[in-house]
Amino acid sequence: METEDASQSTPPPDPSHSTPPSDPSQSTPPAENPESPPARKRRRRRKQFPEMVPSLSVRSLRPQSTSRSGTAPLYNDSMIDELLQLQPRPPRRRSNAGGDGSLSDLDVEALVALSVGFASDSLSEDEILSSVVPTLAGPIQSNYIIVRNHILSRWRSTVSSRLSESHAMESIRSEHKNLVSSAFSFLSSHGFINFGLAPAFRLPAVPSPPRANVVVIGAGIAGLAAARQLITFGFKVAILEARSRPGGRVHTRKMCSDDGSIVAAADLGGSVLTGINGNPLGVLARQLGFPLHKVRDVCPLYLPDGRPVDTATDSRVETAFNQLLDKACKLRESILEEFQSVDVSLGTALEAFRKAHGVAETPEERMLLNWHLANLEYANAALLSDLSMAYWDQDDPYEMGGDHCFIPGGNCRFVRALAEDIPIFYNQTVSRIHYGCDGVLVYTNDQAFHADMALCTVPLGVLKKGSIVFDPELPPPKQDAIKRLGFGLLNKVAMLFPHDFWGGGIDTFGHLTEDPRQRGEFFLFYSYTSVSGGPLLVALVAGESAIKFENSSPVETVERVLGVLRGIFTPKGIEVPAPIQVVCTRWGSDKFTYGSYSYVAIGSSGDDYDVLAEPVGDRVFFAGEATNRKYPATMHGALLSGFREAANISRAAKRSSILSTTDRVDCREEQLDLDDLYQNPDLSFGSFSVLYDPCSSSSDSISLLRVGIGERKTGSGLLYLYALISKRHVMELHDIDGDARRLSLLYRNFGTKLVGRDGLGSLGENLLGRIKIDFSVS
Ligand SMILES: Cc1cc2nc3c(=O)[nH]c(=O)nc-3n(C[C@H](O)[C@H](O)[C@H](O)COP(=O)(O)OP(=O)(O)OC[C@H]3O[C@@H](n4cnc5c(N)ncnc54)[C@H](O)[C@@H]3O)c2cc1C
Repeated sequence: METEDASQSTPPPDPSHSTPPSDPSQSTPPAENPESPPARKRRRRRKQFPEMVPSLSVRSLRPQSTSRSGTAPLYNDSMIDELLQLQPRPPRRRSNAGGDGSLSDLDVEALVALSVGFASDSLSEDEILSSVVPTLAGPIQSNYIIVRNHILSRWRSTVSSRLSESHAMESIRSEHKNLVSSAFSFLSSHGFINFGLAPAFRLPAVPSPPRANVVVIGAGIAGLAAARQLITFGFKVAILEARSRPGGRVHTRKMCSDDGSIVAAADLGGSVLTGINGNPLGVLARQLGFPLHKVRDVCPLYLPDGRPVDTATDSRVETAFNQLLDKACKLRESILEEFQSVDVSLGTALEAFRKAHGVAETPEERMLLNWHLANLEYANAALLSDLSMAYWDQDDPYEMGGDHCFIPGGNCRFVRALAEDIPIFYNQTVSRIHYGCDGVLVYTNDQAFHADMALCTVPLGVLKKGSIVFDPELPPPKQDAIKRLGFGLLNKVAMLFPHDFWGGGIDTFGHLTEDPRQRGEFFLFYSYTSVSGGPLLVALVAGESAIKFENSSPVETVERVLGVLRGIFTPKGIEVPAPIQVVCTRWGSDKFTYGSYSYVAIGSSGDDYDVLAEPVGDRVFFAGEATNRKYPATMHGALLSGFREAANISRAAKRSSILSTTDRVDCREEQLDLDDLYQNPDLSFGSFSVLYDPCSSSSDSISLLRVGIGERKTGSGLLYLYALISKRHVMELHDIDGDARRLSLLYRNFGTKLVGRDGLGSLGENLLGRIKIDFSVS
């Protein structure tokens, strides 16, 4: 068994892994409890939209669905976006109302717009910034909204084809031509239409010269989405990625038996498409022809002794849990009204109400309540004691409607498709971003990259840790937001078994524990049998348990999780085999994320997401899930943030007329003379001058030494010779007197020979490149 992105591993698995795989069609029937409890996996407490929300666009929680059938439903095109089913095809003249009470075309199109995050009666902030209408409010704005909704719906009905402006015009009266142009341009540039991975959206060749050069830091979903859009817009782009793979927190791991007969794809990070209506990942799935598997509602819960939870108790406690959340919600409304900015933890509020109302007093009820609390900690990747009561669910109004779905084969399928044809430099850990009016210099472990702009998509955990130095420092409000916003933890244990002993008819089952401090440990199991290609179970570890899990031994973990599974299945006469392969995640110790996803911590609010998203000086831009106020902590939120920043970069490039300053996003193109560089050396003594490596302050870093050999000796002006030596050696040379003694130390003690300009080799040329860029930017 293995830990992901960590070095621990354990002895080979049990010999029982040679058991042949079971035929899924003959697998053990669904674990008992025929009267499965109602849908319970509330991702978060959900507020209603203030206006016109059809029930079909309101969604529940992370692992939720509406299907109660025992068979695995696969999505097809017609099921993907239920709203669109209501829309008559082909598009025809706008009708204002269905006389029979049915929805009119306009209503349906408004709902489609709502499902992708537009308000029904006002412009979005980005639309206002883009000046889509000459005057705000009034009839022009209303007409614009109708036109925008129509274009959006039209493209959403045929997402694999490119919609042209003239096609968009077809069903709009010609007097609104300007509005069509405006809406079409806004929707295209902001990634609402004509985006994705269908052949029609293949990447174009970058024009020469490009509009500008952009270095994107991080090849997660946000970075990949932004890079694709930017290339489409005519920018030259390079992605610098610290890992040796793309995808970041979306990571599908292939698990298999030694003989390769049992194989499964395990999503160790982002897994569920949470709400498919309006979801841009649903659009990509449609374009790529990926089927979607709807996560089924059936989720039996088991007591520690393996008995199923009594259905009546189950629904009673679930109702009580929701009432506690309602009370916390009312309390915060009155607190916010009165004091504006007072905040406490959601955990404190819930516990106070629980005590006051005598909720969950029997041991079984208490365990059930703790299970719901663990589920809430999972959804937020946070301890309830850290979550802001005031704003923890600030994103609820924007939740994507529709079912929650898996992609059979795992989300790496999206990553692979998104990364295709994008220039990505792997194993490039960015340590410093230097920016100024001439552009940006992005330093990695061994190179420096010069570009017009940089887009930073690293996780909030990396920003919190200060792994990247910004030079000059980020503005104080941004630094404060980085500190305030929470970045929490969720871990997983992925287990490949010889066969599916839990039954293929369910996607989830839960386990209750007596110890409240362990409530998050293996509280929920996801069965991936129907989508991963093999008998795969993934156990979730949330809350306090997720933190402890970072340091627990994998062997012990496997024993504990098998103990839980045996507790559930052995009393039913079902033998739990030893797993073939186990992978444990350690997202908290992973130095390229330091956690799982963002949450609103006490004292923070939705505003902090916006502050994190703000660009700095039209040079450094920010994307990633933690910059998306409406859809944080999700894969689609990351994707949309990438689209958003591509649009912002494009707008900024236009605004400040930033033109491409270098033909390649690479330092080696700089055309500076060595004499220019040595006019201001970092150190000079006698005939020696030194230029340090601008990317490193270590005393072992290599410097470029130049020694001037006097006119007297050569008889024809100064001759310069060069050497690459460590900074430490530079200091030793500096500390002794006289050039002759220095040269002797150099040759005899350091064994360094002076060479001509052409003899510096690739190490020297790389160093020179970094120095030149630093020189040109500062
Ligand atoms: C365990 C877990 C479960 C989840 N479950 C779900 C789910 O079911 N549904 C859902 O929608 N979302 C889920 N998420 C959240 C979702 O995966 C993320 O929101 C999304 O993938 C974030 O994408 P991103 O591009 O913002 O960041 P990332 O994917 O983290 O990409 C950032 C990239 O930057 C790179 N990087 C970091 N530091 C540096 C550096 N110094 N230099 C260069 N590169 C660097 C990283 O290696 C990474 O590739 C889950 C996440 C986790 C961890």
